Amino acid sequence: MGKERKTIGVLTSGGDAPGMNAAVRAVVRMGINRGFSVVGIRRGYSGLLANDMDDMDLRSVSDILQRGGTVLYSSRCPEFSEQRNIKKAVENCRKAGIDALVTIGGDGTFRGALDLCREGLPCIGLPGTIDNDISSSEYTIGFDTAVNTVVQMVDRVRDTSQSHDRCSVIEVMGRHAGHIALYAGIACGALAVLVPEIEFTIERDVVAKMVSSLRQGKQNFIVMVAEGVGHAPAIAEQIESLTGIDTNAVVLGYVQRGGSPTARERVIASQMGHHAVELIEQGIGKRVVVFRGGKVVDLDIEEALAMHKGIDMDLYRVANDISI
Ligand SMILES: Nc1ncnc2c1ncn2[C@@H]1O[C@H](COP(=O)(O)OP(=O)(O)OP(=O)(O)O)[C@@H](O)[C@H]1O
Ligand SMILES: O=P(O)(O)OC[C@H]1O[C@](O)(CO)[C@@H](O)[C@@H]1O
Ligand SMILES: [Mg+2]
Repeated sequence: MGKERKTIGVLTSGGDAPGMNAAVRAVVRMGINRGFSVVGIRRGYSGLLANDMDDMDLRSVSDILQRGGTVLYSSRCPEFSEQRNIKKAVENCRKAGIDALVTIGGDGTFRGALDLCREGLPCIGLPGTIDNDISSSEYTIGFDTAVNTVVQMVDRVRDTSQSHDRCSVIEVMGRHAGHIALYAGIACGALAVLVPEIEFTIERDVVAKMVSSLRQGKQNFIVMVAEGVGHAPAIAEQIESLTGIDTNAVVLGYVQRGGSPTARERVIASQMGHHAVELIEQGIGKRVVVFRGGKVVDLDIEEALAMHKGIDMDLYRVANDISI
C-alpha cells in the first residue's frame, strides 16, 4: 500500500537567478497546503546524487521572497549526463520517499529533468535563468531583474561616457543568447546591439553607424554586446582604432545575476510554483511550466525542449531603427 502523504522534492540548478527563491517558496507553501511533504534538495542535481536534502516546512521559506540567489544553493553537475547517475538519482529519491520533483533552472536543467522522467521519476520543470533562453517560454524567472540591473548600471556608465565624448562597450551575460543584450540595448538607447544569434561586422554594424551619428552631432555611444559574441575589451579596441574615438569597455559580469527580484519576477515565479504543485496534485509529471501569451501554462518537457525561440526580430528591428 502506498504511503498516505506524498512527497515533493524541489531543487534549483544551473546559474542562480533572482526569483528562484520566490518559486521555491511557492512550491513549499502550496505543497504543504495541499497535504504534501516537501523536501528541499541542495545544490541541484549534485545534491540529488549526494543525498544532500532536508524536510521543509512553512517557516523554512519565510523571508526569502525578496532575496536574490537561491536558499537551496545551485550547481552545475556535469556527471548528470551519465545514465548511471540518473539511475542513482532516481534511486536516491525513491529511498528518500520523493514521489515527484520540481526542478527550477535553465535548458540544461530541463534536459536533466527529462532524463529523470524517462527513468520513472515524475518531474516538473520551472524556467529559472537570467538568460531568457528557454524556447518554450516567453519569459524566464530572473530575466526581468537582470535586465533592470543592466539598465541601472549602463545609465551610470552613460553619464561619464557623455561627459567625455566616449564610446562605451558594455558586455552583458548570455553565452548563447542575446535576449539580455537586446532588451537592455533598447532600454539604454544603445547605438548597436551585438548578439550571437545574428551575424554582424564591426565595420558595418557599429563603425558605419557611428560615423553617420557623428555627422548628426552625436559624440557619445553605447554599444551593447552579449558575452557570446566576444569580449568587450577587444571590441572596444577595434572600434577605437577604426574611429579614433576614445572607447572603453565595461564587463558587467555577475552583478547581473544577483539582487532583489522585481515585482514581476516574484509574481510570475509564485504563479509558476503554484501551478507546478497543481500538476503534481493531479498526478501529472514530465511537464514544464512556462509563460506563453501572457499566461502561465504547461507543456510536455520533450516538446518544450524541441522548440526553437531565436531572438525577437521585431525587437531587433526596433533597436536598429531608432538608434543613432
Ligand atoms: N543533456 C543533459 N542531460 C542530463 N543532465 C543535464 C544535461 N544538460 C545539463 N544537465 C544538468 O543540468 C545542469 C544545469 O545545466 P546548465 O549548467 O546547462 O544550466 P541551465 O540549467 O541551462 O541554467 P543557465 O543556463 O541559466 O545557467 C547541469 O549541470 C547538469 O547537471
Ligand atoms: O560562470 P557560471 O556561473 O558557470 O555561469 C555563467 C553563465 O551563466 C549564465 O549567467 C546563465 O545563468 C550565462 O549567461 C553565463 O554565461
Ligand atoms: Mg542554459
